[in-house]
Amino acid sequence: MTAITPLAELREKIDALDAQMLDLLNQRAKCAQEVARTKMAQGEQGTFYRPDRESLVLRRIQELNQGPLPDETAIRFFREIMSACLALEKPLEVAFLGPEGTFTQQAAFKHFGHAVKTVPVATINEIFNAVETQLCPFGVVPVENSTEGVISHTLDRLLVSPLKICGEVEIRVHQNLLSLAENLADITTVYSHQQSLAQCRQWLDKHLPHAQRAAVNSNAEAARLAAANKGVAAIAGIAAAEVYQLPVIEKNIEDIANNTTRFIIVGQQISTSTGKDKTSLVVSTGNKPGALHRMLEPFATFGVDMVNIESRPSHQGLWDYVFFIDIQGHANDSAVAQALISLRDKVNMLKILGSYPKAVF
Ligand SMILES: O=C(O)C(=O)C[C@]1(C(=O)O)C=C[C@@H](O)C=C1
Repeated sequence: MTAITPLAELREKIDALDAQMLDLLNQRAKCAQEVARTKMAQGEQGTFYRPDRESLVLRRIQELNQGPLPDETAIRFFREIMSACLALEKPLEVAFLGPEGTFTQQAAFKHFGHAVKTVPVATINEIFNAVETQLCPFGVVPVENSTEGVISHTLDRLLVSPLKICGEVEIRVHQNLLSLAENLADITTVYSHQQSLAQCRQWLDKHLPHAQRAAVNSNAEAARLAAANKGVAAIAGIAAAEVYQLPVIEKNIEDIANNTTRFIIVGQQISTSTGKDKTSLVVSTGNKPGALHRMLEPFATFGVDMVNIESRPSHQGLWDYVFFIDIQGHANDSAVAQALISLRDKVNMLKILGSYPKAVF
C-alpha cells in the first residue's frame, strides 16, 4: 500500500510550485517587454500581435504536454499567458458584434485571451468599418454555422473589403431561452439574432408556437430587451444571461447537437506560414461551359486540399456567382503558390482573402 502524503506537506509543495510559477511567469512577461522594445527598435508600428507566432507557441505546448492536464486546458492557460504578455507589450483592441455577452465576444476571448480589450459595435458591417478605418486593428466576425450555413453579410463584405483574414476560431454554440417570465405561456415575443432563431426553429415550434419571433442585431441585444420586459424572451448564450442578469428558462435549445459557429479575424496584417495554415479565396469564373471544372483543376494538379466551397451572388449581374473557397496551406507554400498562379490564368477574378494559422483549439 502506498503511504498517503499528509495534506499539509502537499500544500507546502503547492505553495513552493506556485512561487516558482509566478517567478517564471514574470520572467516570461519581462521577455515579452523586451520583444516589444526590439520590435520598436526595428521600426515596427501598429500592433505587436503575431497570429503566426501565437499559433506556433500553442501547438508546441500541445506537443510538449504530458498531462495529467488535458491538452485543451494547457493550451487555454498559455493562451491567457500570451494574452497578458501582449497586453504588457501594447494593449490590443478588437471590434466585435456587441453588446457585451455575444458569441462573437466569446470567440474574441477564445482567440485573443481575456487581456484583449473588446470593443462592441452594432453590426457586422460596422466591424469591417471599424477595422478598415483603423479604429481597431482587428475585428471578429461570424462566417459560418454548422446548422444554418454561411453568414451571408460576412461573405458579401469580404468580397469588397481590403481587409485580410488573419485567423479563425470555432465556438460550440449552446442556445438558451432567457426571460423574466414565470411560464412559457406568458411569453409573447422571442427576440434573437436571425441565425439563432433559425438554429432553434423546431424547439420554438414545439414549445412556443404562440410567440412572435423577432430578429434583432445580436443575441445580447435580445437579452437586453428581455431584461426590460417580462413578456419577452431572448435566445442567447449563458454569457448574455449573466451580463443582463436574466433567468435561464431552458438550456441548450438548439435543434442540432454540435451546433458550432466558425468566426474569422479580420485585420490589415498578413500572417506568415506556420506549416498548418488555411487560405481563403474568392473566385469568379463567368458563366462558361466547363468553367467550374477549370477552376478546380489547379488544386488537383498541385495536390492542394480544398476544405470548403460556397457560391454567392456576385451582385454584378443576374445569376452571376462568385465562389468562396478555403484550401489547406499558406499562399506562400510552394504547392499553393503554384496552384494560385495557374488558377489566376483560368478565372475572371481571383481575390486572396488571407492565409492564416488553423485554429489550434
Ligand atoms: O513573439 C512575439 O512577437 C511576442 O510578442 C511574444 C508573444 C508571447 O507572449 O509569446 C506575445 C504576443 C504575440 O502575439 C506573440 C507572442
